[in-house]
Amino acid sequence: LPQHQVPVAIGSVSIGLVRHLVQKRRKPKRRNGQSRERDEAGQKQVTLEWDSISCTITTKKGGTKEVLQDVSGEAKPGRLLAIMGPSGGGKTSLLNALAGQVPETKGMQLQGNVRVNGQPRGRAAYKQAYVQQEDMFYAQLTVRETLNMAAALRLPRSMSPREKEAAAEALIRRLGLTGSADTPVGDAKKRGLSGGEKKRLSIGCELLGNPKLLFLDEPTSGLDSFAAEKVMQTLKDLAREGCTVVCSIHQPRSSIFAMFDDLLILSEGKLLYEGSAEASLRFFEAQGYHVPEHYNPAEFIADLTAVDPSSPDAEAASRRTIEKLHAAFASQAVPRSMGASSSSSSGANGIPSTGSEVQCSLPVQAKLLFKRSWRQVSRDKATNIGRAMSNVSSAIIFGGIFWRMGRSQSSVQDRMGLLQVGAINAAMSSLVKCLNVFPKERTIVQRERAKSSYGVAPYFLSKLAAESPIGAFFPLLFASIVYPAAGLHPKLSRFAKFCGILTLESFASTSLGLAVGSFAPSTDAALAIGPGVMVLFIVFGGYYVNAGNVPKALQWVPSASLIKQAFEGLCDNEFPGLRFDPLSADGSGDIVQGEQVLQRLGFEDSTVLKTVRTQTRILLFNYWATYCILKARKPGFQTMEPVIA
Ligand SMILES: Nc1ncnc2c1ncn2[C@@H]1O[C@H](COP(=O)(O)OP(=O)(O)OP(=O)(O)O)[C@@H](O)[C@H]1O
Repeated sequence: LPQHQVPVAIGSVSIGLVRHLVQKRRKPKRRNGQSRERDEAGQKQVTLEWDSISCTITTKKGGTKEVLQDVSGEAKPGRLLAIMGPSGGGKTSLLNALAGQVPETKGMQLQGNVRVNGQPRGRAAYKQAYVQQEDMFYAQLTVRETLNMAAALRLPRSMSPREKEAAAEALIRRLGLTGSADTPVGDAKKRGLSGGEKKRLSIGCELLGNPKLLFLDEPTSGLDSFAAEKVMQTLKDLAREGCTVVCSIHQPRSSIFAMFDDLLILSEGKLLYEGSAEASLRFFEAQGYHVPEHYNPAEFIADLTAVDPSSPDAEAASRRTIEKLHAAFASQAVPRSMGASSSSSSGANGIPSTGSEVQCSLPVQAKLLFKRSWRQVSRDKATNIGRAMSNVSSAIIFGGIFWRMGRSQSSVQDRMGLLQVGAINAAMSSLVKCLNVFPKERTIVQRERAKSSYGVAPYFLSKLAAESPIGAFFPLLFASIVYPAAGLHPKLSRFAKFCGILTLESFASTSLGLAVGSFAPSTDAALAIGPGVMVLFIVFGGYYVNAGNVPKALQWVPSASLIKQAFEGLCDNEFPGLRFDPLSADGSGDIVQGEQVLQRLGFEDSTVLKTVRTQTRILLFNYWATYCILKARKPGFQTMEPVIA
């Protein structure tokens, strides 16, 4: 070394030595598989161990499918464990089993032993979080608003609002989201965050509360290689900070593979390898499978462990390879049996007891959820402009067709036709809008409820309160164009009632959309069921089938038909007091008085008030059904039966 650099070199060596000693002191002291180490914030770290995990599903035809077969392993603090294997190998099933979040499935048997820091999972006090594969957010909220909302709802009551906001801000910085903190999340209609940013936001939402055990299902799926690497770097950093990170991953690029500390390989539910990622290639080499030079080891493993369906011979050969690797690993692995008594999950379905209480009072939940719903509906310009344009164009078309109807005999039929299509238009536009949006929102709500962020009642009431003003605007817009254009009853009070009936019908139709959307398994299913029900309501809407001719067995349909109630109310509002021009001088056989129209339709005993009451009952019934379905649909998890050693 040149003489002037000697002091610098001595300085560097001494700093390195000090660092080395400090790191040595920080190394975990482990006793009987238990980690007693705490991270820099003094929080207890988590060692997760599992053995004999099996999952079998009995099919409807009586056959069985082994999703997981006797899988054992360990995830350690400060290390990133990747669960790899071919598609259908059982990665997500194992991750769910370790997180205690295997969805309840009929005919499924789930067995195994899971311990946290040497304690049965249900008894250990620790915090875990699970980042699902699909990122789901309110599209109109920004990154900052999303994290603030999650912090306000989920962080403990003991923290002040300012502390919660500070926690959200710290996460924004830590996840490298500062540049996009005020960008809305976005959706298919309006672009917002990139895929990688969305994934980091998902991770951020789960990191609130500082979990020490983090599960992630395919965190890089759908991301380009740069975004995937950034996400994995975030996970690696979390692991370095003392978190135990477990993620499933399909086929990572080599730079991501190099980030893994530990690896667990599954194929066909069988364990092919579990241990250090570095040693995995030596294991395959020992079995006679060498990674070619300059080849991505992850791709090599994926090809080696997949069943090749291209031909019967190829399939048989690949299955033999899987069996060979499974047997080879089983023969060299140290048995990891913890015994049933120690592993039985005493918590509900084995899910950790921490974080299972709603943290905010009911009024605070309602206030926060109202704010969120209001932001979502009021900022959704694409949907609102679309709805406004559709209502204006329908009103212009109907206004043009039924332009200034006058009082001729033919105008009687025209009036009935306009009132019927007006009722159908208001109902259909509200229903379709709701069916398009609600099933997705329901999935977000179910996820948040699984984390006990809030109750159904505050969510549902604040949603209704936030959406009502905007929901009322569209039928009013339609009514205020079509009413004067068509020349309906020329009294202001009748116009006001016309607007009221259409608005109430629009709300009733939205409530039907909520009820259908709350039980339909997907948006597509909801869009198939909802309009089908509406067609039935249109047929019995009072115009096509006379109220007096409905068969007895089907008399409940007109009572439930929101179209019929709206049409009847609109007729009760329009016809009384109107006089029509007779064709002949004596007027015989003609409809001269509006009341005669009501008689012909079978509405002679009806009043606007009566139809409003029935419509309100339909609305309340649908709200009640939605509430009950949402409440009943809290996701249930499969119980893991302990395995006796
Ligand atoms: N509830 C269930 N009912 C029926 N079969 C199931 C169920 N859960 C999992 N399986 C089956 O178990 C196997 C493993 O599924 P799993 O989702 O765990 O695989 P994976 O490795 O995560 O696949 P991918 O990489 O494609 O997501 C698959 O064949 C799947 O069809």
